[in-house]
This record gives sequence, structure tokens and C-alpha cells, in this order.
Amino acid sequence: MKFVWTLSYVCSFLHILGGEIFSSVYKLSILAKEEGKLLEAFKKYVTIQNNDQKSVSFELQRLLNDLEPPVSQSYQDPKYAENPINAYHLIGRFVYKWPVVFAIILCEDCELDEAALHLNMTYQTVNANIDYWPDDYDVKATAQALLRLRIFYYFNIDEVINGVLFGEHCQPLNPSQIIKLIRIAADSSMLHEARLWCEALLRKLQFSSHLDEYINEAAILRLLATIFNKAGMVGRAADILVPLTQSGHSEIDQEYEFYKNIVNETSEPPDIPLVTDEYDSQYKQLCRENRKTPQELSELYCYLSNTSIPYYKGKVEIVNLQPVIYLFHDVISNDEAAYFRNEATKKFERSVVLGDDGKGFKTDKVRVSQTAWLFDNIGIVKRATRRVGLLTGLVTTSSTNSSNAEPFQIVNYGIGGMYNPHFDTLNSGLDKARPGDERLRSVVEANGLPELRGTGDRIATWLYYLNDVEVGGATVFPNINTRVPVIKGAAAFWYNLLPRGQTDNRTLHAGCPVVIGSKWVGNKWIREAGQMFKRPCDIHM
Ligand SMILES: O=C(O)CCC(=O)C(=O)O
Ligand SMILES: [Fe+2]
Repeated sequence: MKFVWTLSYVCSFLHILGGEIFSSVYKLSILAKEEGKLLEAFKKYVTIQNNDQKSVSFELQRLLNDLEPPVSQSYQDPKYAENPINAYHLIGRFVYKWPVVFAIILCEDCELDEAALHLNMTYQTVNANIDYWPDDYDVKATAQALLRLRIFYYFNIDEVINGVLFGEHCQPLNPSQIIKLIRIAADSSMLHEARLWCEALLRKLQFSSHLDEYINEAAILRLLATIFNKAGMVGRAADILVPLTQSGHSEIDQEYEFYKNIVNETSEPPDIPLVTDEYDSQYKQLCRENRKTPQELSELYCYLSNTSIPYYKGKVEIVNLQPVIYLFHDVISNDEAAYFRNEATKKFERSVVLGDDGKGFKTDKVRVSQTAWLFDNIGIVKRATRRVGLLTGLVTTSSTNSSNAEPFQIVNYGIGGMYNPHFDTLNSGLDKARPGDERLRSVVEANGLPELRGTGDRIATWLYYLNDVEVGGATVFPNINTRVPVIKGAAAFWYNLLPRGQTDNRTLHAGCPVVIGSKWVGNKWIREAGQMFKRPCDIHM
């Protein structure tokens, strides 16, 4: 037991240091790969025990039977962790299954034979390779991400339970995982979602032989009743229990009487409200589909743009007219994108947003991803920066004294990872109590980028798409009904500031939740300083 205690202690300590798995699909893929090593070592242990005619406990054998099929699948499929349902399984195994295996085999008072020592060594290696062992926090965050994905994309819960998400196969969810999801939904004020999952589980149980002491129809109906009770629908909670009281479930009588006694029909809401106000509906709709009319679409166009190098042209697609949102195609090669992604993984940190008081930064559920800054001191990065300058006509040079653009900010999104609607400008007026200068200073100081001092606000954004995403993850502009799809090798570009220097409110934008895939982007924020010839100030505009 000491082992398990130590493990969870280490996990919670790392948490304070900011460790977490769910906020990067890349990190999850590492976890999936490393899990294969654990399985091999575990199998080897069991084989040696059997060969030596030592007994293997029933519990260990059961754990091996449970772990072998999914881990073999996960290990062989490099895209396994890119599906959020698989990710929920994967994290669950690391939190609930592997610690039990280790606790049994590596228990403190046990004598460790060679096979156990080998397993221990593998555990140490894996632990070092994954940086951080997932914990309950990751399970909860992953469950919340799944719930959020349903709120955004309305996937079919029955299909997901049976292992199909948007037509893609994944591991089916078992009743205890669904119950966990329901409890987390109910505790996270997502009562409508809790109810839907509960009802889906009831449907599932009708066709399943899975009945145990804890997960059966009566238990789920009781859970459903608590959800209605929580939503203030006590009468409905009592009604749900009626069939149980009539079929001899006397243990439910007390609960039933409790609900019955507090029923107040007049003040009961008619139904559980949807989780609507948390996300702007235009944002959600755009995440699902392009919403421009055929007429609006017919006004959009493409062209080859000139640059200061005569033979170098940009392939430009205009995805919105006013303000212009550009999509440049084929502006980063596969090798360059791979280099960016790989370099970034060496310096990942959980993405942050500006703090409420305008000072400093904080992590927040509105931005679920990992971030790294790449500087122009690397040739390949410098060339990409120069290309941004060529294609946009803006000055993107950087030096140790003063830079016209920020270094690349590389982002890998997590499970259901997204970035809620925001402005990229620092003086965005979102925080009226504090002058924007405070924000500018925060960015400079928190990122250790003194060369950006005095270079003004983020006049424009260049957003590289560093790989394709299977489902979800579009960049959307809710105020101008615009959706930019993720296309590997392309980059979105727009001006954040009006010529008079204020934030253009039309540029409010968001990274939609990623459903399936690992989304990587590279931001290049271009500063006001030095752009007077390409984008002169105009106090009237
Ligand atoms: O990921 C996206 O599509 C948008 C990212 C973004 O807006 C940002 O990082 O500021
Ligand atoms: Fe942004």
C-alpha cells in the first residue's frame, strides 16, 4: 500500500508544479506508447511466475485479462489517444488499474524476485518518460471534456457508449465509466448532460447482461432521481422511484418518502435546462458548420499574391470580406511543421490566459492546451518568420533589443481542447478597470521578452496550422459568422487592430473543441511598431 500512497503523493506534488496529461493529446500519445512497455513487463512477470509454478492471484490474472486487449490495441495504433473516448480509457487505466498491479506485485513487504524487479524497473523508466503519472484530476478533466464535446457537437450518446464517435470506432464505455461520467456531470452543474447519459445507460442495460450489485436498473434510477432533485424537480424524482417501490425494492422507500414530502408542485421547473449560457450559441454553431449563405460564399475568392521576391507568390483564399480574414495555403512544409511540433514538445507548458486583474497569467478551462515559444535563433524558425513578413508585407524581424513580432507560440490542444472566444490584442478593452499598458507589461515580463517592450499591441495574427484534425478544431469568428477550417500547411491571417489603434471587435475568435485528432497551431503575433508603411495609422478608421 505504501507504494500506492507514494505514487499518489508524488502525483499531487507534481500537480502543484503544473503537471497534467489531459491538456495535450501529444502527451497522451506518449502515455499510450509507454503503456505497451508496462503490459509487456506485466505479461513477462505472469509467465515467469507460471513457469516457476508460483501462484498468481486471481486478482492479478483478472487485471491482466482486463488490460491486455485495450493496451495491445492502444500500443499498436498511433492514433489511439486522438480519440477522446480512448483517452478516457487510457487515463482510467493509469489511475485505477496500473497502481493496483504495482501495489500487488511490488508491495513493500514482498520479496521481489527477478520478474518483479524487471517490472519495477520498467515502471521507473515509464514514469520518467511520461514526466507525470495521471491522477483523478485528469480523469475529471477528461470526463468534463467529453461532456463539453457533446454540448458542442451533439454526438449520439448511445453510439459512443457502444464505441462509435462520429463514425470512428473506439473502445466502448462500460457502465462504471458511464456512472463516473454522470457523477462528474452532476457535480459540474451539467445536469442536463447527466440526465442524458443516465437515460442512455438505462437503455444500454436493457440489452446487456452486465448486472452487478452496484450497477443495475434500480441504482441508475436512483441516480437519475438525484439528478432531477438537484435540478429542483423533486416531484419528478419521486415519480422515477414509483416503479421501484411497487416492485418490492423496500430499500428505496425512505428515499421515495423523502422526495414525496418535499414536493411543491407549483415551484417545480418544467424540465432541466440545457447548458446554454456557458458558450455563445453562434460560436457553437460555427464550430459545427460553415454558416455563410450561398450568396456570401459566392463573394469570396482566391488569388496569387505578390511578395517582394518576384518568383515567390502567396496562394491566398479570402474567407471573409469585412474585415478581411485571409487563409494562406502551403506556407509551411510537412518537414518544417514536424520540426516545429517536435521542438515545442521539449518546452511544453500548460497554456495560460491573462489574469482577471490584468496582471500576470492563470490556467483556465477556457484554454485547454500546452504551449511553447520558439525563437528566431533557430534557422528553420527564422525562415518561417521571414516568410510571414514576405506574405503579409509586415515587418516581422526580431533582435535582442527590439522586435516587431513575437516568437512563434506553438500550441498542442488537449482532449476536447479549445480556446474560447477571445481577442488576441492585449489592450482589448475586456478589462476596463486597468489600462492596457498593464497587460502589455504582463506579457513582456511573464514571458521574459524584454525586446517587445515599447512595441505596441498585437496589430495582426498569423496562425499556422501544423497538422490536420479529423473532427472539430476549426477557428471561428462568431461576430462575423466566419469559420476557418484546419488545413495542414496553411495559415490564417487577420488584423486585430483598427487603423486608429483600437481592437477590432469583429476579430473576436475561438479555437473550437477538438473532437478527434491532435491539433497543433503556431501563432505569430505581429506588433504595431514598424508597420507604419504597410498599415498606417488613421484616427478616423
Ligand atoms: O487554435 C485556434 O484555432 C485559435 C488559436 C488562437 O486563437 C490563439 O492561440 O490565440
Ligand atoms: Fe487567438
